[in-house]
Amino acid sequence: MTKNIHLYHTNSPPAHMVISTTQEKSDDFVVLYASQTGNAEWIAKNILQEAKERGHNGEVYVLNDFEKVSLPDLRTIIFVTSNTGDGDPPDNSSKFWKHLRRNKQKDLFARARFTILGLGDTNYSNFNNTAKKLERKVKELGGTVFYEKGLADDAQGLEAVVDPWISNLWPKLADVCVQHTKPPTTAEPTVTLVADQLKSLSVAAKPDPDLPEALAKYLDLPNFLVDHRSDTEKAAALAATTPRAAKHKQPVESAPVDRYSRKNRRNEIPPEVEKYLDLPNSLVTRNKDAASAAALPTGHRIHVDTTALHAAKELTALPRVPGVVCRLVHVSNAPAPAPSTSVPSFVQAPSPIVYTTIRKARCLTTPDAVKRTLLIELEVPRGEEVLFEPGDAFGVLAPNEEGIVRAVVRRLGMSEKEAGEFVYRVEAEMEGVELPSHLQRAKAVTVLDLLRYGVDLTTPPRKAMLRILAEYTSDAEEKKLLLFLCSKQGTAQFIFLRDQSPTLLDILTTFPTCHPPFQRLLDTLPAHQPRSYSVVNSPLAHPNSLHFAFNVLRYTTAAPFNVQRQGVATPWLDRVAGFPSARGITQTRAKEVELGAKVKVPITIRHNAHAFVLPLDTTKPLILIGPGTGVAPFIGFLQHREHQRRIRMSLGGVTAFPDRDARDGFGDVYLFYGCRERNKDWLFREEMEAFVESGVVKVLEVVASREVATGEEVEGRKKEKYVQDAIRRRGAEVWGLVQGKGGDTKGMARDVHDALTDIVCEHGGQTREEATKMLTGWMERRRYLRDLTAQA
Ligand SMILES: Cc1cc2nc3c(=O)[nH]c(=O)nc-3n(C[C@H](O)[C@H](O)[C@H](O)COP(=O)(O)O)c2cc1C
Repeated sequence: MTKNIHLYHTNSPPAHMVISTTQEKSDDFVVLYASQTGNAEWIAKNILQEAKERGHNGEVYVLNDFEKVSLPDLRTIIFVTSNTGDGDPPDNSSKFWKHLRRNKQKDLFARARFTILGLGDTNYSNFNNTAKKLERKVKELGGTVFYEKGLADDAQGLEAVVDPWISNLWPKLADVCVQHTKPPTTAEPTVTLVADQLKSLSVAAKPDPDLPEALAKYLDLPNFLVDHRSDTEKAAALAATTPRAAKHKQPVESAPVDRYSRKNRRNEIPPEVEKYLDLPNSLVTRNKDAASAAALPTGHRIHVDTTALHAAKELTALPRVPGVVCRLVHVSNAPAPAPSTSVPSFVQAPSPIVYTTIRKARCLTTPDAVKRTLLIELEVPRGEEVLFEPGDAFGVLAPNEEGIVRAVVRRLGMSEKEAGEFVYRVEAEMEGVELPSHLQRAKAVTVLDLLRYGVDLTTPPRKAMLRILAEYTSDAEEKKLLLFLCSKQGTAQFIFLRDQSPTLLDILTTFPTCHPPFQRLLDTLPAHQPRSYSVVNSPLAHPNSLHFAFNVLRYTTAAPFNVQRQGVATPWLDRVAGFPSARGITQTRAKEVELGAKVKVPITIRHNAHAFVLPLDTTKPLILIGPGTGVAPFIGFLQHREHQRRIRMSLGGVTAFPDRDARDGFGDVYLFYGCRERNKDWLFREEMEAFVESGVVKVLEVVASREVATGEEVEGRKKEKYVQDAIRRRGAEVWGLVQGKGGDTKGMARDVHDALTDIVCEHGGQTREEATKMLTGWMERRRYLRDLTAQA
């Protein structure tokens, strides 16, 4: 890295490069972003918005739109990029990276001063690789850093780095880029707290049968906000806080609630009246809509330790309230077409959406296994072609859970008609403001479809969302708590929130006087994402279908919260596959079920841009290591190899020794697989055993972590618990394969050599030593030739 910089500075720069090294300020700047799931896009657009408020002129572009600017003329650049795959750049920057690879202009960024904000995750080994690579590349091409890069970590919460990085960006940006208007002299956003208001946050210790035992101990602590209400009380509170549409509601400071005012009258039947429903003369009869509404989920109240709030005199470092971006324009009252199984047209996918049918489902685990793993076979309709190879993945476009969608609608005070029938257009509130890319095609949508397919309802909210919600919260204590969560003083509690995985509905349930307009939520809710799965099958084996395996994501959050949570796509797939209990399958490991399903599964193919593919050279040995569902793509690899062997054998050139020929043509395969208990969750057991039987896999190592107690020994040797233990044991072979010393051809050559030695001993009456010398002499005189090129 240093070498490259040095190079540029020691060479005599051409005239225009001299200009770039002066400290002359640029007139404007650009933000260039690359984002796979929307975080970087959102942050990039917010940086631009705030920079404009601070008097800078600028523009924002996705990196693939780099041609909209002239790269060599850029003077000040702020890059914001995330990662995907294994430290790879997001898809919407692939064109830009290709351009950089082909670029011959060594001084492409010679005029530019730049900085980078990288969004990564330390759970991945290549942490923030893209940002680091980008910095190296831009420096190599002459760019100068004006502000040290920031590397945010999703595992810790992006805000921990992003917020201070952005705060410190402003003076640095002002050094290199002109502020055309004087920014309003805003002090750091601060809220001064009035001490005695805090008292009402304490909770009375009231026994609650629904309260998880682990939480009970917190009841007596004055500063721990615990929801101790029963379900009925929660439902009553929720019903009481579900007014009609809160659209266009202005921020409110504090509004006393008059329960008897016309405004606050409810259509819903309160839970306490439930028992009188349909009784003669009871005045209340069951209404279908009300009954279905009562069944909707109510959300979980989040828990916040308010000790730091009590201790604080003021709340500092609050994020600024994000600017208004989206506007919902009512297009028509005509009922939208009846809901279909198609994904609404505003949803953008990386490749055309194909509607597949579920042909078969199989449960790969036993009912008592820790995880439930399903294998689903999707059939691609006739006439549609899906080209894929082992290692590719595809995205499933599953909707958000309908119950949550409808509960959010109800909580926002919208009627079923408003949400499900009226058609809206999403447009930018102001000229010059760009809609988030996932909403740009929302020209004729219903609110229900936006909630089903447009926005993410399950990811814990960003600080900016809490900040916006605070603006629409009437109760002073609730508002203060929301502000606390996005302040410096509330940092620990904001991080603590992530352990509870709260959804939007949970937040709205926790803050009953918060009534944001729907379009304001659109400003900050992240995009709803297709969920990606690796293809399990080889197209050679099953050309018109896509098989994939997944764990059905249902879990309980960490103690003391113990809240049941579930994923989006896997429970949906589980439900639409309808497997297996409804079919009365009782085998320990469920068999395949032919479904011939009516339900369509919308998918979008994601070709593997990151080279996780089988090597073209089939003689290359493979070491495949895949615990749990991580083994799924390898099943496709092995199916592929199996079919390649069959093809090879059925072609000419395979003579009387097909097995030997197959061995010659294909490198050794070592498969290391880890599960918990072999008889419960050894996924693809039949397939793996068949691969060994047919010779596709030379060595199969299965290690079961729960069958071994830590430190347990067999014959003085520690029993293996994880795949790495087995890999270590086979270290010499693995090393041999990596060094190119292994492989069937070498094995075969050695076997032949040994056989020849045996013949020389037996029939020539020589000792082994003499036989070996003789063979070496034959080789030197080229009487004995070996073609071992396949070993490479
Ligand atoms: C499939 C996937 C792969 C990822 N790979 C990496 C990685 O290799 N290195 C890293 O630092 N972060 C990785 N991340 C983390 C993302 O960079 C991080 O979550 C970021 O906030 C996403 O921002 P975006 O929404 O703008 O794409 C990965 C995330 C996903 C979902």
